Amino acid sequence: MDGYAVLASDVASAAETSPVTLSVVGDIAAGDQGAYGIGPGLCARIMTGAPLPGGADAIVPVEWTDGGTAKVTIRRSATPGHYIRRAGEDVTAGQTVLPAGTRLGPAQIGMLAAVGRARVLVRPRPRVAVLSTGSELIEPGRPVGPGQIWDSNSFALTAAVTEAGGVGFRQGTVGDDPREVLATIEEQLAYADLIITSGGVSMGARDVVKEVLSGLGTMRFEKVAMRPGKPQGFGLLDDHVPVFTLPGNPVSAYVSFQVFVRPALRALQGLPPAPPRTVRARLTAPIISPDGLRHYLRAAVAYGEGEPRVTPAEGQGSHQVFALASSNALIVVPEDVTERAAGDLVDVLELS
Ligand SMILES: Nc1nc2c(c(=O)[nH]1)N[C@H]1C(S)=C(S)[C@@H](COP(=O)(O)OP(=O)(O)OC[C@H]3O[C@@H](n4cnc5c(N)ncnc54)[C@H](O)[C@@H]3O)O[C@H]1N2
Ligand code: MOO
Ligand SMILES: [Mg+2]
Repeated sequence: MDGYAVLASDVASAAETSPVTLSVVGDIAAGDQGAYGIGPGLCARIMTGAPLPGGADAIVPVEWTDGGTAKVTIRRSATPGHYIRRAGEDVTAGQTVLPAGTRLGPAQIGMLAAVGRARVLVRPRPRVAVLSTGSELIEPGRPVGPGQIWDSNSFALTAAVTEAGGVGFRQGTVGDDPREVLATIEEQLAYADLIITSGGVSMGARDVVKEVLSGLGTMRFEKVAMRPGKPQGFGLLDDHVPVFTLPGNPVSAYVSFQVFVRPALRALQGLPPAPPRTVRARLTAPIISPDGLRHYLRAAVAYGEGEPRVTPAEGQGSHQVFALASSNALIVVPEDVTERAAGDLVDVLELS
């Protein structure tokens, strides 16, 4: 506190009706090196953050005084230790301030600086190569010709990697050509901690990702009981680089990232599994859902007074990027549920 450093015993009797007057020996500002010592009947004017003068054991805030500079009159008592912060009240010498495995957020970075640590050993962010496959894909910014569409997955997934704590390296697009896919993947095996591909994992005659990757490691390609995101692949390439092969449909790829890749990126950062990000919300409109599949419906959740309310987006096709971009959440409908009415409570997974 800005005020006066005193001997508590000098001001023990101070009150509005019986003020105590002390001589002020000088000023102590924050950054001063504690030039003064005080004794009975004396005090020093002191500023918040300044070192305590020898002899003093309490601070009287300036508001309790007449603010005098040569002599000061004090109208309230203070007990020993009053408004004094002692070294070691926050952390003590030798104390572990951050256990290994702690994610360094703003408060933790402040903690390190507060104990004077200019350098610490950290686990690097995982480097993630993101590759779109598909001969129909071209880069945004170029004109689309017949049969072509702009690649959106590599952009969305690279941004999702950043959001999940990784460093995304967008590899752009490769055609549905085994040699092209193989060359890009083999190159990335040297650099990447994780590889994400999209497209080319379903049943098409040109879905080449499966055949190419199967030769490079322990891959599994499965149909997962979810919508969107049914065709999935995962494995270790070259015995050490995990790869997720996400389905090509843009909404399928994004939902698959949230469900499978995001937790993997946490693990690669040495973080424990995240607590579930689901909330219970009341439906504003009915929904239907396929039997036997876990359904992730794109939706907008709104918070106001009372329970959160959730509105399913128009356009639940796995190609409908607009509905995804207008959503902030996914309604998670369990495998055995085929419909829900307006007013029902459902689980909602918030998207950041
Ligand atoms: N006979 C079957 N056909 C399909 C099945 C099935 O079970 N049997 N599953 C369908 C489902 S569900 C999905 S999801 C897709 C996934 O297929 P692929 O992973 O092989 O993806 P592609 O065929 O390469 O592409 C699907 C679709 O998405 C478009 N796409 C792909 N990449 C991008 C991108 N980077 N940016 C924008 N759009 C992209 C692509 O043009 C296709 O339209 O398979 C179904 N078929
Ligand atoms: O799984 Mo596909 O992702 O439903 O469109
Ligand atoms: Mg396909």
